[in-house]
Amino acid sequence: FPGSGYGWGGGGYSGLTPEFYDFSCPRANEIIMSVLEKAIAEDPRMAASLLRLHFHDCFVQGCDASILLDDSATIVSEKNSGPNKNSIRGFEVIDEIKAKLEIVCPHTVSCADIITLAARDSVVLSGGPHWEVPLGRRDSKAASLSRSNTDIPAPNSTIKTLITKFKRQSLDIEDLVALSGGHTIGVARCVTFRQRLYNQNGNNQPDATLEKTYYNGLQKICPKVGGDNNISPLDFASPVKFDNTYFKLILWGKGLLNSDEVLLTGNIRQTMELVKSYAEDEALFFHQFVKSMVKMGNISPLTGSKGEIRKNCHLVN
Ligand code: HEM
Ligand SMILES: [Ca+2]
Ligand SMILES: [Ca+2]
Repeated sequence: FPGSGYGWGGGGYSGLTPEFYDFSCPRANEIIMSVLEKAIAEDPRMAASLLRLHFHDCFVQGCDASILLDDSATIVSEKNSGPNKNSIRGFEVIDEIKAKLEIVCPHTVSCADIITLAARDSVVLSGGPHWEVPLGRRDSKAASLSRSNTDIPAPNSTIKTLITKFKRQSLDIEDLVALSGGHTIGVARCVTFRQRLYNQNGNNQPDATLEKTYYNGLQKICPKVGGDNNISPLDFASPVKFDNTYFKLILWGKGLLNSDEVLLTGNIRQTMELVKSYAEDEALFFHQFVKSMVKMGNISPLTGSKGEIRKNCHLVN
C-alpha cells in the first residue's frame, strides 16, 4: 500500500491515500502552494487562519468542508457558530485555490482536500514540519451549526473538557497537547481571554497562573470593558514562526488562553509532562504534531460515492 503508515486514522483504515490526485490532478500541490506563498507573504497571519479552518472543519462532521457552506434554503451555515463568528478566516484563499484548480482539472479536487492541504502547506511555509497528506476526502452536502457550537472546545475549557471533546473525535491526550501547539502561530481576540484577566474563578481576581509582567501587558490590550476585538498573539515570542516556543511560554505562565495554560496546570500528569517534553525538544513536538495532524485530518472522511466534489466550495452542487 503506497504511503503506508499514513492512511490510518485513529479508528483504523481511513480509505485516503497521498497519491489520490497523482493522475487526475498532478499539479494540485504546486498550484495550492503557489497561491499560499502569495497569500501568506501578503498576510503572514493567513497561515494560522488556514490551520484553524482545518481544525474547525474536522471537529464538525469530520473533514468534509462543511465549514465552507454558506446559509441557503437547505443549509444553516457553521460560519455563524460561537467559535467561528467574527473569527474564522481564509475563505477567499480557499476560493482562489478552488478557482485555479477548476481550470486545470475541473470537478476533481474536493474542497475538503483543499482545506487539508492548505493547512499542511501553511505549517510548512511558517517553518514547521512537512508531511504527506492522505487525500480523497469528498465534500458534504450538509453542515451543522449546532455541532459547531458544541463540539469545538471553548477557550475557557477545563482540562477535563478538552480531553473529553478530543476523545469524542477519537483524539487522545497526546493529540490534544501536540495539536494545541498549533497556537505557536496566530492571534486571539480579547473576548477569548478576558475572563482570565479580571474574573477567572468568579471572585474578581486574575488567573493566578498568569505571569505578572505578561498579565500587565495583556490588560493594556484587553480592558475590563470594551476592546472585544483587540488581538494578542497566542505565542508572542514568535507569532508567525511554527516552532515549539508556545510550550516554553506555557512553562513561564505566558500561555494566552486558559485552554493553553491548563495543559500544564490542570492537574493531569500526562499533559503536564508532554508540555515539558515539547518545550525541551522541538523535534519531538514536530514528530507528534505530524502524527496528530494526519489523525485529525482522517476524522470521518466521505469517500467512495458518499458526498460530492463541489464545484463551488460555498454551495452544494
Ligand atoms: C485545544 C482546544 C482549542 C481551543 C480551546 C482553541 C481556541 C482558540 C481560540 C479562542 C482562538 C482565537 C479565536 C479568536 O479570537 O477569534 C484560537 C486561535 C487559533 N487556533 Fe485554536 N483552539 C484549540 C485548538 C486548536 C487546534 C487543534 C489548532 C490546530 C491544530 C488550533 C489552531 C489555532 C490557530 C492557528 C489560531 C490562530 C488563528 C488566526 O490567527 O487566525 N487551535 N484557538
Ligand atoms: Ca466538517
Ligand atoms: Ca511560534
